[in-house]
Formats: sequence, C-alpha cells, structure tokens
Amino acid sequence: MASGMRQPPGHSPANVVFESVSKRYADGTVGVDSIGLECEAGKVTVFVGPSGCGKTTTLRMINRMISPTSGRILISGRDAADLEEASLRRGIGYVIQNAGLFPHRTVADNIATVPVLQGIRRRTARLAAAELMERVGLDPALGRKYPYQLSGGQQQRVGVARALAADPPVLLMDEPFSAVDPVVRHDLQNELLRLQREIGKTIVFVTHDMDEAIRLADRIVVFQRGGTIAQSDTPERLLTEPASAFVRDFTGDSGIKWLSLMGTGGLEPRTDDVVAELDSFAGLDRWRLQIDGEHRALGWLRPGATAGDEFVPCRRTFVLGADPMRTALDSALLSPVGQAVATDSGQRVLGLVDFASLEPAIEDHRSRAHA
Ligand SMILES: Nc1ncnc2c1ncn2[C@@H]1O[C@H](COP(=O)(O)OP(=O)(O)OP(=O)(O)O)[C@@H](O)[C@H]1O
Repeated sequence: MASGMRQPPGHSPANVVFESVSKRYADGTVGVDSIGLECEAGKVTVFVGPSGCGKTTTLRMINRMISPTSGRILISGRDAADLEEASLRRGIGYVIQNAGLFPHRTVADNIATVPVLQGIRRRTARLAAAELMERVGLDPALGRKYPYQLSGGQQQRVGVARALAADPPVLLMDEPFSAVDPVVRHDLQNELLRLQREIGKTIVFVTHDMDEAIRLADRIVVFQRGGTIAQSDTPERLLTEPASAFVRDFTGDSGIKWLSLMGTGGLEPRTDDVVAELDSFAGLDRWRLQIDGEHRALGWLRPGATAGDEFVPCRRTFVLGADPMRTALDSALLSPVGQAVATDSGQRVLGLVDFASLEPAIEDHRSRAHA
C-alpha cells in the first residue's frame, strides 16, 4: 500500500449527514432547500439532476467552500461548522472537471502539494506521489512532466491521485470525468471502481450522466428544481420504483439501464453444443460453437457442416459474472442461434446460455429488487 494511503485511526471513512440544510445566496437565490441526507461511510453517493438544482452547492457545503444558511452538516458525527477550516479541507479530497492542476508544477509536485503543506519532506512526498500514480494507473515516469504534456484522461487521474495524497476519509468529485471522451471516461470509471474496492473512501460524486451514476453509485440522489431531493435510493430501486414522474423521466429508459445493472454470475452455461473437434461428425445435426485447443471461440458451424467448413463468426461473448446481463443479451442476439457465449476473463469459452433462459433470470432479479 502506498505510504500516502495508509489508514491510521481517524482516517477510516466518515459518514456525512445533512440535517435540514439550506443555502440561500446573497441575491436571494435558493441554492438548496432544507435537505436531509446521509452519504454513507465507505460508499459512493452520486448526485444527479437538472442544471441549477443544487448539486454543486450541496457538494461544496461539505468542505465549507460554501457555508449553509441553516441546518447542520455532520462529518463522522461532528458538526463541520465547528471544525477548523484548514483541517476540515485536509480531510476531504476534491476532484473537479479538467482536473484543476497547477500548470507550472510537475505532475509529482501537483500530487505532493497537500502532504508538503502538511510538513512532509518534499522527497518523501514525491516518493509517495510515485506510488499513488501507480495506484491510479499512471506510469510514475510521467511525474516529471507538466500537466499540459498529459492527455485529458491522464490529467484526471493525476487529479484523483492529488485528492488522495493526504489520505482523506472523504472524497468529493464534481463532474470529474465529463471533459474526456466516452472511451476514456469508461476507463476512468472502471479505474475508480477498482480503486474504491481497495480504499473504500466515502465518495460524493456529481454527474449529469445517468449511466455514469448507475455504474458508480451505491446510492443515487436525484435533485430537482428549487434545490430539493426528489429521491435518494439504490440504483436498482430508483429504476424500479421511481418516486415520481419527474424521477422516472429523469432516469430515462430504465428497461435498458436495468440490464446494465444486472449481473451474470447466476447464469449456468451449458457445454452440449460446444465442440473442439469435428472429425468424428459426418455432418452436424444442429448449430455448434467450435473452440480451439485453448478453449477460445473459433466460430459457429451450421447444421450439416463438416470439418473444414467455414465458420459464422462469433461476434460477441460475455465474461460470466463480470459482464452485465446487457452484454449477455447482446451476445445471444448477435449469435445465429440465440445462444450467448460465456467465457472466463481470459476469453476461454465456458459454455452457452440460451436466450430463453436469460428471461427467467431477468424476471427473478426484477422481482427480488421489488421485494
Ligand atoms: N454564488 C451564487 N450566487 C447566486 N446564486 C448562485 C450562486 N451559485 C449558485 N447559484 C444558484 O444556485 C442554484 C443551484 O446552483 P448549483 O450550482 O448548486 O446547481 P447544480 O445543480 O450544481 O447545477 P449544474 O448542474 O448546472 O452544475 C442555481 O440556481 C444557481 O444559479
């Protein structure tokens, strides 16, 4: 574990509780109106909602960049208003869109900023920065470069590393991935999920992207105009039991999104129609998937096919237990026979799952979520 990442007592994840918190700006605008909310310790809470409904105001009240007009915010049970501002900020990492890095400092010095301010020797802080860079998936050799010499996705990773450098119990992320292209964004989301499995911080994340919210969140908070909360729930409940027409409209096509949430771990692939060798066949009686000696899919063989016949390509497979049901359904729909091809993480074929048997799995999952 990187030295900057150790979890001394007091650095374990903190819960953040809002009690009837309101923010009225000087010009009279109500940013947030009497919200009550708990961001659970060690979990990812994602704020979504239309523009101007109070997400950023709520986020920034946690580290007191904005002070509430009324109500209390408790961090691990302590009123944030009573904490000394500098130490409060040190306990809360902050990541924003475009990373917000210091342009004239090297990447390593950017990451080491807070530890150096805390009195850690520069050399020690730089070494810790290199470990943190590896942790967020960056080559430590990039530490000597300046932010402008990095891609947008790399800069965001540096932003995350910098926010984690003081090992804060709470991490605030305000649309951190919205300035990068969809592919890089997907990578950054995966990286954050992997990192979170290791570090278990209390993460509060703002996004406009519902798919991003569903992928990352343990809990989604939907804000609505006027700075109030329309619903705060797990992604599954939000999609299956929207509290209002507004939430239903805002969360969008839940049928498809559902499939992205559902795991494939419970599916039981069958191997009857997977073949390694064809020479014993006079001609196939039905569609079969042929695999090579390493169990990788070669392609589909038509009924009547004999050894040497051309394959129909296997266009999509899914990793059993790791990919969501949506990928399994794609795999079934793209195969010539409605059979999804299940593999392990090394692309070795485990077997086939019939389209018809995906349906009961989906129904079963839905009814358990409703229970
Ligand atoms: N400094 C300010 N002075 C006056 N009004 C403000 C100020 N900052 C924000 N507001 C207003 O408070 C409301 C909530 O703003 P906030 O930035 O929290 O919304 P948001 O949901 O984060 O929006 P977006 O999704 O567009 O970032 C908006 O009406 C906004 O115009």
